[in-house]
Amino acid sequence: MTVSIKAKNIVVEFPIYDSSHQSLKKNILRAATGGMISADSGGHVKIRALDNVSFEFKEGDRVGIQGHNGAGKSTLLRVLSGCYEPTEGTLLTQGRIASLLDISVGFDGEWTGYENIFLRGLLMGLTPKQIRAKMEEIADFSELGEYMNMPLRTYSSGMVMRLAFSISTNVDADILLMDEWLGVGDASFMEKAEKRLNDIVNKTPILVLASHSKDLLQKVCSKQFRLNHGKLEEVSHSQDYVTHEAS
Ligand SMILES: Nc1ncnc2c1ncn2[C@@H]1O[C@H](COP(=O)(O)OP(=O)(O)OP(=O)(O)O)[C@@H](O)[C@H]1O
Repeated sequence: MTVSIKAKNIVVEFPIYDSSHQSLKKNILRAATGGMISADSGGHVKIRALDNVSFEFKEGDRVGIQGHNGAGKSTLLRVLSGCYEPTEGTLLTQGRIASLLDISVGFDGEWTGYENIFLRGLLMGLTPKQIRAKMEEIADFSELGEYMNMPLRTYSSGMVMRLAFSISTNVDADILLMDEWLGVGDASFMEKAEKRLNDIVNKTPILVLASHSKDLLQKVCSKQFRLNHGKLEEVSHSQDYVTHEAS
């Protein structure tokens, strides 16, 4: 199987039900940040977060996405992860997707660390047998020891992050989606987390990483794109990173 992502004319719009603005009637408004805000003749407001986005990513691509606040980076990654459906356009992905977005969302505070590994594993599409096979390795990596048998509500936020990171980075995926480079845990955990991230980034056929850091994108990515009010454009290698303010 060839790993790939093909997107054609993708649009994502969010209808805003609790806002109507007379001055917006039939107008499209481009705010300094964020996607385009528009209103139909009835004054119903919507935000266009992605505006006719097309691209093709293939095996070996290390894709960096830059863009101002509200440019559509997280929306794009959520569409790729299957979390959002495009309002228009087509998206074809081939390969197993792992997303390191919102990694601590979806845990249950009443459940133990082990039970949460199970829950998260199922959500990530693993079978119970596959989860059991990975259980001890995940627990060991988190270094949570006896806490693995305690309910998650007894954990500090750093401990929850350790567990979330240990689970999310323990899947073999073909496509890895990341919203910023993850920094988790205290100094000693951070060091091994960084090493693990580097390992998966190197071995995953397609990486899509959104970041505000020019240095990080230059270091990690082979191609760069910029989102500007929901529109995607490729940044050529010779082009310098241009911030929204400067563009
Ligand atoms: N659930 C939602 N409901 C309504 N509007 C949304 C929603 N999620 C995102 N938006 C809007 O879509 C646009 C793109 O947001 P998105 O979070 O994708 O931007 P971003 O590039 O990731 O921004 P940042 O760098 O600030 O994290 C923004 O205008 C935002 O207001």
